[in-house]
Formats: sequence, C-alpha cells, structure tokens
Amino acid sequence: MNVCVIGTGYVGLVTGVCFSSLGHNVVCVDHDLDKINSLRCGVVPIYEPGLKELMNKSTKANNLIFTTDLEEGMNEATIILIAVGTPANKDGSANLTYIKRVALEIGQYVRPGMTIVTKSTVPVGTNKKIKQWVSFSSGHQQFSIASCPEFLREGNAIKDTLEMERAVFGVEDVQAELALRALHKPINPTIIVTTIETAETAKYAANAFLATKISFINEVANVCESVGADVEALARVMGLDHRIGTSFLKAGVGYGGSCFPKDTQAFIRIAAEANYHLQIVPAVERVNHEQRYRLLAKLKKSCPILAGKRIAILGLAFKPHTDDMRAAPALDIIQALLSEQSSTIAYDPVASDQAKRLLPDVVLASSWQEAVKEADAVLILTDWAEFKSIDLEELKVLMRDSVVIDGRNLFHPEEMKQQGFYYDSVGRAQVDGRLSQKKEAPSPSLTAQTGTH
Ligand SMILES: NC(=O)c1ccc[n+]([C@@H]2O[C@H](COP(=O)([O-])OP(=O)(O)OC[C@H]3O[C@@H](n4cnc5c(N)ncnc54)[C@H](O)[C@@H]3O)[C@@H](O)[C@H]2O)c1
Ligand SMILES: O=c1ccn([C@@H]2O[C@H](COP(=O)(O)OP(=O)(O)O[C@H]3O[C@H](CO)[C@@H](O)[C@H](O)[C@H]3O)[C@@H](O)[C@H]2O)c(=O)[nH]1
Repeated sequence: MNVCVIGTGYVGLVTGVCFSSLGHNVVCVDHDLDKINSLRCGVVPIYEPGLKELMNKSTKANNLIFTTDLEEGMNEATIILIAVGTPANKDGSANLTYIKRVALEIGQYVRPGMTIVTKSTVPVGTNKKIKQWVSFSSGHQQFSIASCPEFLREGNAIKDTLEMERAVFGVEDVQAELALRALHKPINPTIIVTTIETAETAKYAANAFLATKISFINEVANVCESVGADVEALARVMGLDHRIGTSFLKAGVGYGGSCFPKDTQAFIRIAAEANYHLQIVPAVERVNHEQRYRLLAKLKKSCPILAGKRIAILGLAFKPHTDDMRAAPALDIIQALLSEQSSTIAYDPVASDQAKRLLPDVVLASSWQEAVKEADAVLILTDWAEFKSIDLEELKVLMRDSVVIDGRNLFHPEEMKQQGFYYDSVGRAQVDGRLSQKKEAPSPSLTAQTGTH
C-alpha cells in the first residue's frame, strides 16, 4: 500500500517506520527541513529505542523516503495519515492550528478515492472539520476521512505499533474502513470499527482513565504514609485482582509527558463544551499537580533551608527510555528549587539536550556520579534502570549529606537505612539511617577514648 504520513514527530516517524518495515511504501512529510535532512542522513532526532535501526533498514529497502514536499508525498498515496501536534492552548483546549493548516494543504493534492486518516489526538468533531477544510481547498468531496487515534507509549513505541493490541477505526464509509484494514493487515490487531465521534472520544477517555489510575494510587500512597502502610505491597494486592490489573498502579511523583497532562485538560474542555462538567478528571489533575510538590515538602523536612544547598536531580525525562521532557515533573520541581536559591545539578542518561533548551539555568552533569558529588540531597525523578543499579556505597561516599528523596520508589527503605541514608520515598516509611550508622560504627580513636557504646 502507498502511504503518506504527515508529521515526523514521535507518532508520525514511528508510524512511518513501522508500516514501511511491514512492506508498505511510505513517504514521510514534514515541513521542518532540518528534521527531514537529518532523517535522510539516517539520524533520528528523538530518542526511541530501536527506531534508528528499523528506519535505516526500511530506507535501504527503498520502502521509506522523507520529504518536505507534500505534493511528492501524496503523489502515489492512497492513504494519508495526519500525525502533526495538537498542543494545549492556554485555556487547556487542543490547539488545532497545525491540523487545519495540514488539512488545507492536503486539499491542494487530494485525489478521488483517497482516505485521509487522523492519528493525532483531536477533540470530537475535528475530523468533520478536516473534511470541510480539505473540501474547501480541493473543491470536491471525493475522498474519505477516518479517525484512527494512536495509543503508542514513548520508549515502547515500536513494540506498541508492531504488536498493537487493538486499533479503533472511526469511519464515515466502507472505503475508509477497507483502507485502514489493508494498512493494518500485517499487524492483525483486534479491530473495533466505530463512528468517528466514538473513536475521537475513546482516545481521550483512555488517557483520562490511565491518568486516573495513577492519581488514585498516588492518593492511596499519601494515605499509606500517614497510616504506616506500604503502597508497593498494597498495589500488588490490588493489581492481582484482574478487575483492577497491575499496570498503572505505580505510585510516584505523578505523571508527565506530552499526552496525559494536555489530554486530560482537553477532555475537560470537550465535555464542558458539550455541557457536561466532568468531576473525576479535574480531581485527577489536581492530585497530579500536588504530587510533585509533596516531593519538595519531603526534601524540606530533611533540608528546611534550600538556599545554597547543593541538590542533585537524577532523571529529567518524564519517564525512562525517552528524551522527552514535555510536562516532565522535573521541570516544575527544578524551577521551585531554583526559586529557593538552591544550587541544582541534574543528570539524565538521554535528556540532556532537551534540558539545555528547557532549563538553561541548571548545571547538567554527564554522569550520576558527577551530579551527586558533594550533594546535600539527591532527588530521583525518573525510573531509569541506571539509577536502580546505583552502587549505594559509592553514592554515600560521594554525597556530602546522605539524603535521598525518591520520587520513583527505586530502593527499599530498610536497605537504605542499613546503608546509612536518610531516605524518603512515596507511600512508604521514611527512614533515617544516618544516626544509627554513626552509632554503630564509631571511629577507632573515639572508641579508644570512651570505650564501646
Ligand atoms: N507522543 C506520543 O507518545 C503520542 C502518542 C499518541 C498520540 N499522540 C498524539 O499524536 C500527535 C502528534 O504527537 P507527537 O508527539 O508526534 O508530536 P511532535 O510535536 O513530536 O511532532 C509533530 C510533527 O509535525 C510536524 N508538522 C507540523 N505541522 C506540519 C505541517 N503542516 N506539515 C508537515 N509537518 C508538520 C512538526 O514539524 C513535527 O515534526 C498529537 O496529537 C499527540 O497528542 C502522541
Ligand atoms: O503506574 C504508572 C504508570 C505511568 N506513570 C507515569 O505516567 C506518565 C505517562 O507514562 P506512559 O503512559 O507510560 O507514557 P506516554 O508515552 O505518555 O503514553 C501515554 O500517552 C500516550 C499519548 O496519548 C498514549 O498513546 C499511551 O497509550 C499512554 O500510555 C509518565 O510520567 C510515567 O512516569 C506513573 O507515574 N505510574
């Protein structure tokens, strides 16, 4: 099948690469010339495991090309996939500027029989507007539109696409359904054919539900801290009930990323415009916002005056296996630390380039060891495997004071206590091993003077 993908961001590039790897002929179009030039040279502008290798395989096989020229992209195509951004407006609604521009551009080249599919996350009614915009600029309506929202997760995007569990085809006619079926045939996911409105709403509902699970477990974690329960064990107890499920029950510093924060906000606006005032989703957002600042409160418990203190941040990306820092908890937390005049130094295995742009005032380290050296406290914000395997003895030797505030529950409180750390995490007991370790291991000279304790 000849496919044109418009937008080569996280969704468009992964989609183009994966469908080309399955034997479709794909042209990826982006108006960003630098991006297209680097893709043509085999350089992937984002960090996504496995993407570069798969992309280079497809380009070598001549199944995948990159261009800035939409006419060239649509020349042979029978199906057009729109994957441009839909960022949030100031009021939380989805900004459709890029979508509208693309629709008007597509209208210049659309031919009878083509199917135009929206992969971008768009509010209900947008695909119908796309139909109007494309027809306005083409002067005809001999094409089909469809909503096929994307459910991939960053960091796992290739697998999520090639082994997609389900796909929703929101269609207006049989032509669109057949085109989408042909496109997905090599993947063979469970397919749900719906109206366009159902498909559009399903994407927001799915993200809002996942965000709800996270805020729910974070609230439970906050209760655990007050009643002496352990959220990690509790989440397992809850999750092993199949009706609940184990995924998205990881308590922590709250969700970030390019999707949950903006899509929950947009969903609230979509519902309000339809005269329904969502009650759960705004609470989910509030809990998520407060969760970031609870971590700062934990830091202040052990370090009440932050001015002049050296605070090391481990993890900047909103989750592991990505360099994406959009709406990452690290952004708010670091801003708060800087506003209290702490000296902040951060390390992330892959997000440093993004951080240079988004946090120009933060010193960036090139290793975790460099970041924690002489630190008064360490804050863990991303659950990278590299942090989980940190040598705790080395960490303790490098730090000035052994305070670890863990927003991702990477370590066990008891182990941290034994290693001599002050350790506070989410939904578990706060421990302080600094004093006990000093008592247990007095210096030899002190022992000689005062006898054993
Ligand atoms: N990032 C994710 O994990 C994810 C997952 C599911 C759904 N989505 C949704 O998919 C959409 C895209 O998200 P993203 O993260 O890939 O965005 P992105 O910002 O990474 O990429 C968008 C790309 O579109 C290009 N673009 C914009 N206007 C264009 C035009 N007129 N012609 C050609 N190219 C144009 C930009 O240059 C950019 O490269 C959004 O609606 C998002 O909500 C994202
Ligand atoms: O139990 C959990 C699971 C996730 N998170 C956090 O939630 C955020 C989002 O994580 P994840 O969903 O894995 O990443 P995304 O790439 O943002 O993917 C979400 O957003 C995409 C864009 O809409 C959807 O396509 C995906 O299905 C949906 O999972 C991250 O900050 C995670 O740290 C938690 O705190 N606890």
